Amino acid sequence: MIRINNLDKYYNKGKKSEQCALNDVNLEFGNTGLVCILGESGSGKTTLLNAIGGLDDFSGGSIEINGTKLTGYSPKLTDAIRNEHFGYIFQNYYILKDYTVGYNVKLALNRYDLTEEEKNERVDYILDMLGILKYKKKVVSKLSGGQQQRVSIARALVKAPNIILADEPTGNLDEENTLKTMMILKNISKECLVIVVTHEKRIAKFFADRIIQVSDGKIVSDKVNNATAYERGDDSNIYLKEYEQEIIDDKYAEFKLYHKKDDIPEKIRLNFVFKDGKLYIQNLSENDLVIANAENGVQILDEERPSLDAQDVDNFEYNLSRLDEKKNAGLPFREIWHMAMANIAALGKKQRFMVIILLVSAILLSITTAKYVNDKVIDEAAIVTADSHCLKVNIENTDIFNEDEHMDMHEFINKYLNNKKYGDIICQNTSGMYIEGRTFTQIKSQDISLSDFSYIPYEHLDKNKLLYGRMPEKRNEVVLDKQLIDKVTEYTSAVSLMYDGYESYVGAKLHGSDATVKYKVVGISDMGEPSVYCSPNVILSLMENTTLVESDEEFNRENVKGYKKVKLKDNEVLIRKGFADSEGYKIGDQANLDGDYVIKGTFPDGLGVDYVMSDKGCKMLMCEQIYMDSACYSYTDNIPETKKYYKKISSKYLEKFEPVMTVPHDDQIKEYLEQYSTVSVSGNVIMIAAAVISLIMIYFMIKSNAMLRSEELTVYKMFGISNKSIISAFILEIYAMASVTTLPAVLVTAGIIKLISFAPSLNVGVIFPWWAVVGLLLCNYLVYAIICILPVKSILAKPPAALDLK
Ligand SMILES: Nc1ncnc2c1ncn2[C@@H]1O[C@H](COP(=O)(O)OP(=O)(O)OP(=O)(O)O)[C@@H](O)[C@H]1O
Repeated sequence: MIRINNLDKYYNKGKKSEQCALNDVNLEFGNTGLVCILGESGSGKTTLLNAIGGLDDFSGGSIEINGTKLTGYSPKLTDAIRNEHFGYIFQNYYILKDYTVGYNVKLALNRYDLTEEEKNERVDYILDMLGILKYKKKVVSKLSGGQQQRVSIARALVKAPNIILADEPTGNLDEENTLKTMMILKNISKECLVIVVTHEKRIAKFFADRIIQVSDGKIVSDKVNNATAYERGDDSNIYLKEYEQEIIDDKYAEFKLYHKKDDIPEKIRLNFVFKDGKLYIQNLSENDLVIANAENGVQILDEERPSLDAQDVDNFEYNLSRLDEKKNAGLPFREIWHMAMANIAALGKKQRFMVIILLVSAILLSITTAKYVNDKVIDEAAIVTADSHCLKVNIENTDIFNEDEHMDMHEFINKYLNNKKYGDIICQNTSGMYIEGRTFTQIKSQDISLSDFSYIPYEHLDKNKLLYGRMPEKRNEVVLDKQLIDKVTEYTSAVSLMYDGYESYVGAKLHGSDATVKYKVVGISDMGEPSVYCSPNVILSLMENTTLVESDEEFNRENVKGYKKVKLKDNEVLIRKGFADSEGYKIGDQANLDGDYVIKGTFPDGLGVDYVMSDKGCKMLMCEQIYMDSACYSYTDNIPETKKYYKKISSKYLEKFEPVMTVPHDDQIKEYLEQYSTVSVSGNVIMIAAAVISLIMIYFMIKSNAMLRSEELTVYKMFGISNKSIISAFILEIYAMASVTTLPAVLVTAGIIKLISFAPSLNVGVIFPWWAVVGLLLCNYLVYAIICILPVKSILAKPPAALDLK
């Protein structure tokens, strides 16, 4: 039951071109019957039908459909009513031209709980009734206008809706198919309401139960129609039974002349000439001579002109059961996939344009992301040259020649700086170290320079973080952290190629600027620090830079022949034999060291040290060195705590000197960031501009694609496909395209960036980790989905007529 009250519709309301298409229309329709709406072109028939069917908004009044009252277009409510009650046959067909006839018709059954078999049965039945079953597998665009119109009719009828709205349903059909279609509609109208807009009065007069006349947007007449017999208006054929007959019989010929009773011809004068088996006709009459044949579209039939009466319509066999609606109107994934792929195929040349935009934006976004990540992510290994546990203590404002201060500084250094409770003295590399290149017969041994790192006492090396080799046991044995090896292999000479993997560095020899003193690499650690782990006495020697000392315990571990368990007092030293001889030192002499040390004996050359001292003696020497340098580097597991502690105890010495503490590791990062923050402002602007341009390009590409296909969207929407399925198909479509454009473009660009970064000679050290690449891809896909949803949703929210139903 439809009730229309005071319905008004204005186009371009409030504008100069305002037009009133419906003016105070009041109508009521029952649940069954065939109603024809007649009227001149432009009288408002289509506008009325669109308003009833929820295809367009209206300006005033209300429409009530089976108890639900609408006072305007509301996407959700109108969609629901439309899907539940209506079947449409459009003037312009609105079928998916790139799909098959079968697909188009089956689409209307999507909302119903039917098996594939049941769906096919229904589709076949209705196509057969309309005489287009043989085209079921044909693509619609390959059919004639009339055949396409019948596809549109089949799609409206296949679901047997409550109300069928048909706008000029037979406008493109020949008489035979017009009658067949109208007979189906008439048949259906026994059980449902059929509203037909037509301009063919003969059709309306014969088939309609009620005829409504519209003029200038107003109902001018509304009458019950009593059908009279329908006489076919087929003028082209000649039905002999309608004519009088006269026979002229002769020896050589028999002529039959047919004419209408009151239409007697003038004397017909023809010359017939028979020559060489052929008959030539010369027309001497006034009338034209027309040969009745297929070429002239005229057939002469010896029968009555066919006509149609109510009985014929009643006898017409048509039977398609009504359907129960199912709730879920989504398409199965297979269908969505099919739809997406078909959409891509249908893009044709536009595909190339979209591919180019996706490729260009993927490359732009990859470069800008790489730049962003490079600015934000700090590759500590590349920047930092100091161990993160390193605290630098500078003793400032001091006068080391002042005896008082001397004593206080000694106390501060001995008691607090070098007490192991909070800090442990380490050394920052200054003079450089070299890894000896492995020697091959053909290549002279080369050294690999190792710079910018910390020397850390090996007691701070976690045994579990030893990747290869072992912990140092002797004084000149060291462990290299893999971070240093990475630096060597990445940035320095080709000699690093002589080593093959971390393990091959075990056994390598290190030496300082003085190549005679060698250190042996006994292990490779993974502490994540730029550090070499060694004996504290190596650190002492490196601080002193000349004095090579080891403790008596370390000496005992060397197992020097003839020396057993050497134990020295804190002020006693052993001196290397060769060194003593060259310098003229004798036992009992004062050693040439800072502090009071007496030479107690000698030891053979070849250990890589010049002095052996007690452990405490070594420590005293270390304190003396710190005192001379007025600075040291301290190793601590808790930098803030240690800083606090030093600050507290140093307060008592403040009048004499001031310990100033810095954290080289943090300072290096800070300095890097400061340096970068100025460089990256302009870079950031370019980066944001590139990203925005890419996104705008993609947005407009997707939007224009959706706009161009608004007809297709309208069709899907009109035939009950859920918005979710439509949007999913669009997203899937863009994802499928992205997977052959964005995905490879991002991967290739990232690969090239990484490749360039690996070539030290190019000096382009861009950090673009794989997690950022994956993140970029995920973001791309997410953004595509959002960009896809926006325009498609806005199109779906509009009344279908506002989109494409012109
Ligand atoms: N989208 C539109 N914008 C502006 N005016 C419109 C629009 N659609 C229709 N009109 C106008 O509204 C009036 C009614 O149009 P409508 O299409 O309903 O007429 P009709 O009776 O269906 O005509 P026809 O038989 O030619 O299809 C016409 O004057 C038409 O120009």
